[in-house]
Amino acid sequence: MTKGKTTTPARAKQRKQGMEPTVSVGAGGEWHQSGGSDQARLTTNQGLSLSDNQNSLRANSRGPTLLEDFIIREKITHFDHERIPERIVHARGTGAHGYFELTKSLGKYTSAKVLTEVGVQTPVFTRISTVAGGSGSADTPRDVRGFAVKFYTKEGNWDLVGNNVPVFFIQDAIKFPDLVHAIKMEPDRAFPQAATAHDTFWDYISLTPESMHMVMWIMSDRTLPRSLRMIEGFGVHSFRLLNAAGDSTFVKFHWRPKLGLQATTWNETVKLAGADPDFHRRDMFEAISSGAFPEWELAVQLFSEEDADAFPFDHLDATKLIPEELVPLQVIGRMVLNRWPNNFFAETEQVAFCPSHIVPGMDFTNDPLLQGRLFSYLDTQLSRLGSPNFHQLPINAPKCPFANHQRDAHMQMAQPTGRVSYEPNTLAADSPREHPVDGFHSAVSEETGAKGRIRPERFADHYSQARQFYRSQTSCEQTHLASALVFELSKVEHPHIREAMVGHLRHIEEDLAQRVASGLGMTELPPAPASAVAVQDLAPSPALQLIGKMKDTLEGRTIGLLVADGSDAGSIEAIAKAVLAAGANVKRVALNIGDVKLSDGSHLKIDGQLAGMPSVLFDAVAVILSKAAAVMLSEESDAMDFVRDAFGHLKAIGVDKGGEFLLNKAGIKHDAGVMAIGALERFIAAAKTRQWDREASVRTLA
Ligand code: HEM
Repeated sequence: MTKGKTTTPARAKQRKQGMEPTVSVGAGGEWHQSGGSDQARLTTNQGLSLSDNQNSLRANSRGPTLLEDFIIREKITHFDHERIPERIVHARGTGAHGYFELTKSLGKYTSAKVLTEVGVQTPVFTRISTVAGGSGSADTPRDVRGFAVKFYTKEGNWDLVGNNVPVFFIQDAIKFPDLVHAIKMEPDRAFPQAATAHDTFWDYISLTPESMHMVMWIMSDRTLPRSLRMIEGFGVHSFRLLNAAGDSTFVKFHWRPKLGLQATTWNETVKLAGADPDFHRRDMFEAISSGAFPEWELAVQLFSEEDADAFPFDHLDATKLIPEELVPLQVIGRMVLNRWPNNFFAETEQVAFCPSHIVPGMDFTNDPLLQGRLFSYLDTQLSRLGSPNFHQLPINAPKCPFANHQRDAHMQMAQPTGRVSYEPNTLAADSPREHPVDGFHSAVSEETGAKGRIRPERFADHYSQARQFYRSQTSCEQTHLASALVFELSKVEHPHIREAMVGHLRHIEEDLAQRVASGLGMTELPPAPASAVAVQDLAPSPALQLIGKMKDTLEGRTIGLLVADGSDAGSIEAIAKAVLAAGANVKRVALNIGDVKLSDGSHLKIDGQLAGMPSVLFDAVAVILSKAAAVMLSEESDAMDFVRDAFGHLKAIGVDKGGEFLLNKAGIKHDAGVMAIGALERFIAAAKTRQWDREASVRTLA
């Protein structure tokens, strides 16, 4: 029996080529698809053509399945082993291919070709991740974002394995397993998933004063990104650049997004996790698929040993940053992500980044966190990917020639020939050899002093840069930070942990401590712990703000239009045209999916149903409704949520008369961010940013 023909392009092509599968019905009513003689065959892994992929081999039609059935055993065995261990941290990630193009040579400082050959495009694979959650967790928890870039250079792979925050929680890698155990879900109850708002995290942090600078960053809106295309990336540690003469210069790497920074509000983030758990991954997929390629500038901070000695902190301490005002950034290139992976598992899941992957002309520093990382990644990848040959996977293999005498082991894909698998040798003329001049060299350095488990005294200042960060924020950002701390600590069950944290905040800013304490219902401020050194008043650094780095653009943003039968066709067309011209996308939302019939009788295709496409998915909204539709929607709680959330999340709202009726029904008062849709220019300008002035009218601030 042949079933009905459908008209998808793939089916039409198959039909044209005479390859449309025949569908037949088996004895038990099950459907079988079988191909003609030209059709690719379904086989076992040994190439055996299958006659039936729907029934296992049974002793009789209702009898037991036979052990003899090697076909079901092969298929299910493979399936049983499909999952590999997920990354212990950064399990949830989104990756894409692209290129890095150097625009300014660092030839004075390094011999690395990737940093000296201006105009050359080096292929890259970039993976952006959350840290705490499992691979199936939502994209939008409050969390640091990993920002890992693999450059496939002519001289070997260079991995810049950074985060979207320029500092880290701890100064020494020996603390990392404890930190991660404290962040992850608690071991006796297996929750909370992907969240720092719980006792074990804050217990550990309250006992780790060196984390206080990082605490300021993670409690800021930097950890609530609107899009992965709108975050910065930082290499965090100082690395070294080495020129041909062997001279060494310190370097810090920064990625800066072309679209500027943008964040969501906390309440929006909470709702986004339900509305679209894949919000960031989908955004990246859609941007790349539509040709709006995500782009970042690569910038460096360069400084000498003498410069470093004069800094009021130690640059080997990963809890410190070098303010841009102290060492300005130099832009040296750009990265464009222009190709989505062919297969998520093969590429995004199996990619293995490692901070120890550097190329000639670069070297590490003695940062004790970096030194530990140099060991950890290869070690974990041996267990995650199951064999020391994972460098042969296409996503991990260098794109330049590579050869050595390492042999065999699980999943060896290469077939080296000949007798010689050692070096030096006289028996193989074409054997790979050392290259003393342009091969990899470490920086020459002398190490003196007493061996021991000793933290440098210069690492002892744990609060000054935290204070500098807090004081550098706009008052609105300071408020968000204080509210985040109140939220997080309110989830902590043990009062002594809350008190310990507020005690630390007193060293950062008394006012912050006071705001958080009253938000937590404390009647008096707990004592501050002893600080190892006096806290300094460092000059504020406006570059640390997120708001200061937002761009006045609608590029990469999405505007939602709430419409219904009878909506004004002219208004919808005008707004869609203006929004598209400004570089944003438009999505049309109505009560039901399908079409709506507009005022002029034309039909408008709808992108999403109201219940499945709430306003949290948009950067600004317009509500264009006939009076009758507005009356009908004012009875719909999803429509009320649509406008109330857009208002509460500080978004620009454009309305016609029907839209205004709906807003009134929702109890929304007009402010500068709510305007008649006729004022298109004003709407477009307002849609580029959040309506910060509205915030005090919509929530009680910490
Ligand atoms: C500056 C501090 C750090 C940064 C910026 C950082 C960044 C990252 C990033 C971006 C990833 C995800 C890579 C990917 O997308 O596959 C990652 C994974 C990982 N990190 Fe870190 N990390 C830091 C500190 C550490 C430390 C101190 C350790 C251990 C001593 C560590 C161990 C790991 C491990 C085991 C993974 C999983 C790797 C894998 O399975 O492929 N990290 N880190």
